[in-house]
Amino acid sequence: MMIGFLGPKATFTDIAVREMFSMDVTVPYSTIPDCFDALMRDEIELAVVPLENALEGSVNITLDYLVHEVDLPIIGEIISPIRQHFMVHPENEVLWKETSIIYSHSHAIAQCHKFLHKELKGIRCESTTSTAAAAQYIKEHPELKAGAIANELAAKEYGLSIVREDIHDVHYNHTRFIILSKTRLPVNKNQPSFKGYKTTVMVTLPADRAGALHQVLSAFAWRKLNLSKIESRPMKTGLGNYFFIIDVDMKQDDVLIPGVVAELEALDCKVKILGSYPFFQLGLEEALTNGMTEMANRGFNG
Ligand SMILES: O=C(O)C(=O)Cc1ccccc1
Repeated sequence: MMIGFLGPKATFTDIAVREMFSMDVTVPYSTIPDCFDALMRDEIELAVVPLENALEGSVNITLDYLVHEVDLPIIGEIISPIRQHFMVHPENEVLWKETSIIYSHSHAIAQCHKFLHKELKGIRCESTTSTAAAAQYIKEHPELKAGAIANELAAKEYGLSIVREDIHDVHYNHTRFIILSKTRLPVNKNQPSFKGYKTTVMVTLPADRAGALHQVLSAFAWRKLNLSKIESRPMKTGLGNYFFIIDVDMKQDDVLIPGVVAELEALDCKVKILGSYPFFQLGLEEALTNGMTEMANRGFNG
């Protein structure tokens, strides 16, 4: 199976893919839209992209592509722990405190705000398309007094020296990655990383209706459906026009979710199910002890 991911090699997305699908061929793409486009063109069968970080919130480009640009279902979710490290070219290791520019993905920069504020105060930060893209750039530019925020695999892959470990602000730093595909895959529910199912629903409210959001939420509430996320995003049709993305803690069924959809449509809401899918929680320890191959055998591939 060909799996596209936000690259280059050694992004956090790459790590999530390796842990979940080590038996497959993986293809790095430079940007999140490139991953979506490759899947639309059938260049790959699955695409894995970051959707949400526990410290920084949603990756807006992923949400916006999902909603406005493509019609691709979410078929799975991987939740992965995130450890950020500060790294420089080995030639700059001794004088790393003289770093004059820092590169990384915008989410990674934000996740390390306290470290940057304390140890590299006032140094310019530049966003890159991924953390590994930043590490690759540092490798290619030893002449710059530059550093990258990225993971340990990226330091190894691009031959950089980690000068500060675990620089993320809060210990509980996890990211949700979504798996998109035109076809569904079999799920092995016995594997330890399988944690359950979710259904993601997009709801657009009717214009200017007092209490509409309250009515939407009560359609879920009186059916006792647990919501794990609700977020609003601009419709891009004018100021003040928003849609909602709602994650329901259950698999799509024949009764409750169709009931919610019918009730919301009767309220003049537009409703679209973006996916009903299994989710998997990976742990670094688990990946290291079991090795990548075993993880994959117990995962989608099993
Ligand atoms: O840039 C990466 O390595 C990614 O995979 C995206 C990302 C960025 C920051 C935290 C988690 C994932």
